[in-house]
Amino acid sequence: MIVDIRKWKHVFKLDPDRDISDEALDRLCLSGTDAILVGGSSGVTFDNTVDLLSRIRQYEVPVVLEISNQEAIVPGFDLFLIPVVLNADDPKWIVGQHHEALKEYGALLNWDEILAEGYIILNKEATAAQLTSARTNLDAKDVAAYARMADKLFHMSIVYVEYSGTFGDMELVRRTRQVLENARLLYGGGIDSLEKAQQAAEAADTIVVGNIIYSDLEQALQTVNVNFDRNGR
Ligand SMILES: CC(C)=CCC/C(C)=C/CC/C(C)=C/CC/C(C)=C/CC/C(C)=C/CC/C(C)=C/CC/C(C)=C/COP(=O)(O)OP(=O)(O)O
Ligand SMILES: O=P(O)(O)OC[C@@H](O)CO
Ligand SMILES: [Mg+2]
Repeated sequence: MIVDIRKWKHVFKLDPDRDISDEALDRLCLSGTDAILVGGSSGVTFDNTVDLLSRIRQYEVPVVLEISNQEAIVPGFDLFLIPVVLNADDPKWIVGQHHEALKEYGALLNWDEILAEGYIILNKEATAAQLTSARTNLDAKDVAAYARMADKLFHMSIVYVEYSGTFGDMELVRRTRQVLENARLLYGGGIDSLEKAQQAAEAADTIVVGNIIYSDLEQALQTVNVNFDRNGR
């Protein structure tokens, strides 16, 4: 399946390390979301990723792996997203893990199904921020510079403003999107209602809904009803 991320407005992110019932998965996969992203920053293994992939594969919705560790690289997804944490203090999360993975898989890859994501992690409490020692104390100018780096210098397809676990500063997200010419701006973090989904949709190109799936499925499903016509892109 060819996945066109430029059409994505809403995606759900499912964590292989967390339990989800068949009924909940059915409702998420049939919700009208543009894709299911599979990923998490801890506890993701080959086995729990294969298990989740095979369950989602019963549906037509595109299913995309966001690779977070080398042990959990599973073939068979429609697309692979490779996070590059631009504001990581530890180079392991900018190029180190990637270098190791490419030593192993480099000659085998179909590059048409792989996209880099320039991550900017802004919630210092998030597992991903702690794992990568992200420098989260950034102002809008700092974030815009990372966004331009991803878009214009490295030609990455995605800039991902990540506030995982908390709802972020939508003015900063809006200003970040304004500096992008080609990359798509994904926003994720703390979207737990249709109202917050709407605010995020007015600032970003694509919104990512994660944790609320596991605590309040009805609210999570409501976020699919977001109206994107108002963001003018
Ligand atoms: C088998 C085959 C040939 C298939 C193709 C495989 C393929 C595409 C290989 C590519 C090679 C390559 C370059 C791989 C990269 C390898 C790698 C491990 C890169 C490091 C990625 C990285 C920087 C991870 C850091 C953590 C991170 C940013 C994760 C992203 C996801 C995320 C933030 C989830 C949120 O997590 P969550 O747990 O929900 O957070 P909270 O607890 O705060 O809610
Ligand atoms: O889990 P939440 O806070 O919804 O964030 C979504 C996603 O950006 C996590 O990587
Ligand atoms: Mg999560």
